[in-house]
Amino acid sequence: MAASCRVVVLISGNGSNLQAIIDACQDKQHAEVVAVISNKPEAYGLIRAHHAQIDTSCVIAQKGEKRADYDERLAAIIDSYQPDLIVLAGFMRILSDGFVERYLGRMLNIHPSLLPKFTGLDTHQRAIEAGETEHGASVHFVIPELDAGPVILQAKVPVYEDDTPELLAERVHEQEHAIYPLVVKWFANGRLAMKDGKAWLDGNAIGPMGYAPD
Ligand SMILES: Nc1nc2c(c(=O)[nH]1)N[C@@H](CN(C=O)c1ccc(C(=O)N[C@@H](CCC(=O)O)C(=O)O)cc1)CN2
Ligand SMILES: NCC(=O)N[C@@H]1O[C@H](COP(=O)([O-])[O-])[C@@H](O)[C@H]1O
Repeated sequence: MAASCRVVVLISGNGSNLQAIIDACQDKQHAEVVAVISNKPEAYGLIRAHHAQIDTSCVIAQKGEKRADYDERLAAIIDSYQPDLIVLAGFMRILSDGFVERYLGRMLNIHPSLLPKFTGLDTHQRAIEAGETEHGASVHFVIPELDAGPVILQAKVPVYEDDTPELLAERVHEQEHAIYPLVVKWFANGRLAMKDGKAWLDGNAIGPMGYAPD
């Protein structure tokens, strides 16, 4: 049996997307989460990894530390696991150009909006304030420009009149937990790649709003 794809997951918080990916990779058939690394020691996702008997590390930014120096330390830990894929799952640090280029084409992120709408932070609040009737999540390859990497797959949810950011976040999370493990499996099975600044699935370029089945 071909060795499964070695996945390192970076987190900063609760880790519900991490949990969805761990659960989907239980059989280690396609992919195996070999390490979980957080920049926050209090991240509950570290507990989730421990329960799943997955190695954990915490890389805490030092006061006044340059972003690139922090990223060097982070990369050294990541590389010690010889990963095929790096998955950002609620990892709340902007990564330096050098770090991103090191993993270009094999680093994914999930963003809580229908990119290119609402890059950055506080997306649910902003979508409600903007009067959006739909919102969602996007899985994309990571490039140096923040939240601008080629979109692979999106999931949409309705926005209701009386929605709060918390209610909307809950609805988006449900969809995130469905699409992120699917994209990880696509990559692990060699179906997904990034080339010429685009995402490709089964040799076909994916459009700007992500994969849309015929
Ligand atoms: N170079 C890149 N780095 C990261 C990307 C990316 O596409 N290119 N995606 C982000 C994930 N992300 C949204 O999906 C995101 C994470 C963090 C921030 C941010 O402003 N972080 C602040 C600190 C915020 C905090 O501590 O609460 C910072 O790093 O100064 C924006 C978007 C992951 N990195
Ligand atoms: N800009 C990055 C960002 O905001 N990512 C978002 O953080 C949450 C992490 O939840 P989780 O820790 O439960 O997976 C997710 O909703 C993800 O889309």
